[in-house]
Amino acid sequence: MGSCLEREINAFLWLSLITVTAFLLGKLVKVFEFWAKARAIPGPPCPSVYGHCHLISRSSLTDILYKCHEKYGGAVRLWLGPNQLLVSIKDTELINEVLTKAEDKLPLTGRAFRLAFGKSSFFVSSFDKVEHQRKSLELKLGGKLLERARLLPGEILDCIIERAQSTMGKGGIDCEMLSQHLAFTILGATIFGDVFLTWPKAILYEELLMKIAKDACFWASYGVAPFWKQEFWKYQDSCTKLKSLTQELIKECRQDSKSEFLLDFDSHDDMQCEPCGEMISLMFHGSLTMASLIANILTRLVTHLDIQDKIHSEIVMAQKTGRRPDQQNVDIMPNLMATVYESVRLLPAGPLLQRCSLRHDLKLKNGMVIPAAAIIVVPVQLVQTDCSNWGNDAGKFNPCRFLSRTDDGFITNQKELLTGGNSCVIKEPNEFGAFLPFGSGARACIGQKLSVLGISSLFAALIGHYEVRLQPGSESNPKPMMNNCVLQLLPSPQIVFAKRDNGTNEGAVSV
Ligand code: HEM
Repeated sequence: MGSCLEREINAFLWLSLITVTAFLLGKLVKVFEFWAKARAIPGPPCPSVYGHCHLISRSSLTDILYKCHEKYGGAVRLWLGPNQLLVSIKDTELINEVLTKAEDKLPLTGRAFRLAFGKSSFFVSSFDKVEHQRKSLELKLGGKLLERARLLPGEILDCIIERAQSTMGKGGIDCEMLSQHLAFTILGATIFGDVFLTWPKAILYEELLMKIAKDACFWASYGVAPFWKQEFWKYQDSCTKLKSLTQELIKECRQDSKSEFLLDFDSHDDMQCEPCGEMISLMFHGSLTMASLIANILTRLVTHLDIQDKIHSEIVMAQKTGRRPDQQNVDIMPNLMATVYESVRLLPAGPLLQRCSLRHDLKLKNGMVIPAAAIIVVPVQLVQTDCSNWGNDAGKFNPCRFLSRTDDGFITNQKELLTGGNSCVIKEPNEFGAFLPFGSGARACIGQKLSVLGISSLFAALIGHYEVRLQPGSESNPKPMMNNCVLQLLPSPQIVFAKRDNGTNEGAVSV
């Protein structure tokens, strides 16, 4: 009886051992397969079991990628660990193909949004889960919302100016702070309607959003939420406060029934999720990226006064010839639009676009295979300042590259007709293969049109009313740096506004 039991235990132990060994062997085979596929991609040899992680911790990833691309060409691999591979693509033809075929995002981004704001379907990793929501959001952000983006800036300017006046002293205004208020207010009013402009808790909302932006990526980088850390609970507390403020705001909007975006959300049968997480996610991503671009444009305009003057003349002309006096006619302001595109070319919101293919290997036309689950990045900051894509002045601020001239004065299209004889027309920026500030392909930004139109209209109103100058003594040669999850030009310059009065100035007045 005893030996029978012994035999059964032995058999069980053997079976368990065989199962575990088979499982581990399976894993090992997969790692070898992964290595074999990755070997065909050019890149530096792996220095240790930790790959190039030590390099990345010492210098910026963009600098490392720059050197690797110089040496190994348009597609480069870097090992981050035994089964963690990063593939960087800098060749514009390959970028196009990769961004179309690699439909998933890295799980980290989705985790950061979920941890902070709860369930949101717009920034999840898997394309299958986001595809449907992308289409319906695209529809919502088009149409009436775009019209609203054109109409808002006049009201918003007054609102921000009042706020800046009450909080600032006599010195200049901090460009970063002002851009943040502007972005936050434009987007808030576009999404939530006019209720947002008079909402007394808007300042608190903005403060909380910025507080969360400072820490979001850090806390999401933990595989398991670090519930043993006190700071983590403080972060969670801010997130909970933001959620309840958003719910309060949504309730007010529903009572007011004037937010078309929200009403549209409510009426959609297929949107069964509570809009709170979705709204905060959009506010978070949209206001941080828009703030970065507004600050970037302001900084360029105060350091390139000739371009500011050109834009002002264009605005004055558009006021005379524009078809809609109630709107900023940005369609007939090619210099302004070119300035927006050139600013976002030189300083995109993030240094890298990131993708992955969670389930399948990615087979490219040139025969290269990127194994499933590899981290794929496009170093957008490098691509957008590369001389081979943009010419020898790639690093210089030159909005003219987005303009085309018709020297013979022949009117070539409707836009030129609208400029009333101005021989400049704006080129379609997305036709430049190396223009990627809003990404491209399967997961491209859905808010591109809305933000370009909203920001251009804002600057049409701003430059129409004010001359913007650097505060004397604030000349500090700012450099691109990561701040609050986005790239910004830091240190942020101090600026002053001089009110224009029918083309003349009344002297520098800080708003
Ligand atoms: C200047 C402003 C903005 C910039 C520079 C920007 C940039 C980007 C970039 C680079 C991506 C990733 C694209 C890719 O991987 O190919 C993205 C994704 C996204 N953007 Fe924006 N964005 C801006 C404003 C907005 C606004 C205002 C909204 C909406 C209100 C918005 C909604 C989204 C959404 C929903 C995604 C995720 C798409 C997906 O994962 O499928 N963006 N944005």
